[in-house]
Amino acid sequence: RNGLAPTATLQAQPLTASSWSASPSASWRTQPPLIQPLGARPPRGLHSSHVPAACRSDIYCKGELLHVVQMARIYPDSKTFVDKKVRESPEVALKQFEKLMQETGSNPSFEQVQNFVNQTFEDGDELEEWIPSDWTEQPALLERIENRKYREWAHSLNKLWRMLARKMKTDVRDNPSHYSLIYVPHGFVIPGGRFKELYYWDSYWILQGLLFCDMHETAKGVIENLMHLVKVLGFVPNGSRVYYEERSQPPLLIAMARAYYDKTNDIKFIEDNMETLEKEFNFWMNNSMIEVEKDGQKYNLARYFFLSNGPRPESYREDFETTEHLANSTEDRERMYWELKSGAATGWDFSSRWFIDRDGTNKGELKDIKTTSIVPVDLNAFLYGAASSLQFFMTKLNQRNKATGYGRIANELRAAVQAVLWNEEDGIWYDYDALNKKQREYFYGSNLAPLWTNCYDGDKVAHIAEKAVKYIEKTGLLSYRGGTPSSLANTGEQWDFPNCWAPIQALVIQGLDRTGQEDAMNLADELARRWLHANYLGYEQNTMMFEKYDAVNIGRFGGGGEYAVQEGFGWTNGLVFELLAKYNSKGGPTGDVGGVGGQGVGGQDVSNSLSQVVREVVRGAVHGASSLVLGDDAQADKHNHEAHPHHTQGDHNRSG
Ligand SMILES: OC[C@H]1O[C@H](O[C@H]2O[C@H](CO)[C@@H](O)[C@H](O)[C@H]2O)[C@H](O)[C@@H](O)[C@@H]1O
Repeated sequence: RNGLAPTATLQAQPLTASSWSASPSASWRTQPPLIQPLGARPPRGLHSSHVPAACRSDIYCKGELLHVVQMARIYPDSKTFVDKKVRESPEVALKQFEKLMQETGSNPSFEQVQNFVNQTFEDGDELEEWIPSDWTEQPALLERIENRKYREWAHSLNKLWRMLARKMKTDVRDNPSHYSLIYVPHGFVIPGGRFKELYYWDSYWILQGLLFCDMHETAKGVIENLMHLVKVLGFVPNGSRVYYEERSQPPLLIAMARAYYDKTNDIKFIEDNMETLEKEFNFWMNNSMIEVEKDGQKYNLARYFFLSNGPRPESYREDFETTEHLANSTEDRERMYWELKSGAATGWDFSSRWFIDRDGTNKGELKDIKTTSIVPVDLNAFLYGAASSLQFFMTKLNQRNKATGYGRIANELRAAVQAVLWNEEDGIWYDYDALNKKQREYFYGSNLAPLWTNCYDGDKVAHIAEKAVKYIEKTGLLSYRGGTPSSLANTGEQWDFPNCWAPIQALVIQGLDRTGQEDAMNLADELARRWLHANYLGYEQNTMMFEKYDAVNIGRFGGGGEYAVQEGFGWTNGLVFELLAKYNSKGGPTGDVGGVGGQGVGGQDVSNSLSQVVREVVRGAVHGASSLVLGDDAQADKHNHEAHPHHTQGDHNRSG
């Protein structure tokens, strides 16, 4: 489905690693994983004619109508147009467009395009108001929250589920070509703002929030929707819109099934859906693996590899302009679109994480995007987690051979992550640049993802946890009291400094906590309090929850990127419930919690709640955002366009 399956040339590479062919699923034998040679970029011989458009729709994904409307920029946000419904039919819309082009000599004015859109399209009414039947005013968790302010806040957030819950009208199922929405049968929770459809990896944290608010049926429906998409498309797309259907997002469906099972013990649900869960896992094994050689040994690791032609329809103008310098070469331009789409699939759209400049560094700009050449730590940790959960489910279901097979895959992935991505000197995992054959020694929150899925040798947990705590210390992360920033590179991209996102906080906080080591757990405790405090402050001041926050200005929303910051917000709210469930008995705001840049976490001195080691780490950092400790010189050298200690509002195009 990602544009590779029909391309025989790309399926030709045989398997080399023994265990992949000994995989438990029959489909793997018929569909060998796509192993790219080291170097990783889509092979030069691969022509754009082998690759599909973002989808088949001549309205929403490709063609002149989309080009003319999006380049006219009649809406500030490119996504607005592709979310509209065609009034009569796609055929009528295309005829009207042809007429417009004939009448204007193919050069319509802004007003003419605007009139055409207003006459031919309308705002979709495809989503029904929906109050989940299992929503309750008083989820049990809320009463366990000791701090009054946090308890009241949690009550408000619980009400937000009703604002963000949606169900599709059956007309979307009956007349799919009139909509860009892809029909799903159950109700779901949207992220919020411009994101009025379901999203793949957002759903993981939304689901956790629903489970913690006792909404088990709604949570089950969320998983069923994603599995419905796997049945229809072969994998979970980025989101439930046709323009997302040639790319996915971080693979967390199996993690969602596991979270649901852990809460409900509903093994029947798992058994009934095992085939679909395996299908999703196989999709990644078949389409994302590359071979990486290290110290004479070959390893199979995954990267995001989603090829489809043309700009992202929902960011058409932006992508078209990013690739303007390649206007003389259709092939090079398409290749950059592949990199941009693969970048969107990472969930980190966009970030210096995917930039490889001429010197092989993460400096540069969006034009330097080379996503398909980077082996990401988090993707491989997620796939390890998926293989481990499939092993767990197969064991529960008494499917011993399959359990053994998935166990073997998990072990291979873990060994590959350790061999290729682990850096003993820095004590952390780094993304790998397959183009320059080296680790990318930069801080990204995703560097800690293996802690979140236990993707390391359990015997070494004490060593790894100690290293992780030290890594956080020497990287200077404790300077940022508004949350752990995505990166230390201040590029203006939304997944870079100073923005903090809920999923990254989850990987770091829960990853540290899951090691079970005291210092790491204390640090997790501290970071959890900071994040809750920042979210709380933001809510107190704006009565809103945001998709991203500012690491430096506690509680302020983030900025940068290609669209304005959104409020809602599904995964932010979901993680708040997860953290409140674990860290509910202590802390929370007391009295006046202070404003942006105000007093320490929970209205108390940060250091009060920390163990000796963490206390020392923090002591160097809590002097405030104006005296940041960025770690040792060597570290600073690595981040030569890193976070600026005197970051100001003007650094990013934010408005609040
Ligand atoms: O329209 C631009 C991009 O928007 C989405 O990405 C961002 O929002 C998603 C929903 O919260 C989130 O999953 C993603 O991590 C964010 O970067 C969309 O997913 C992209 O594909 C799209 O190009």
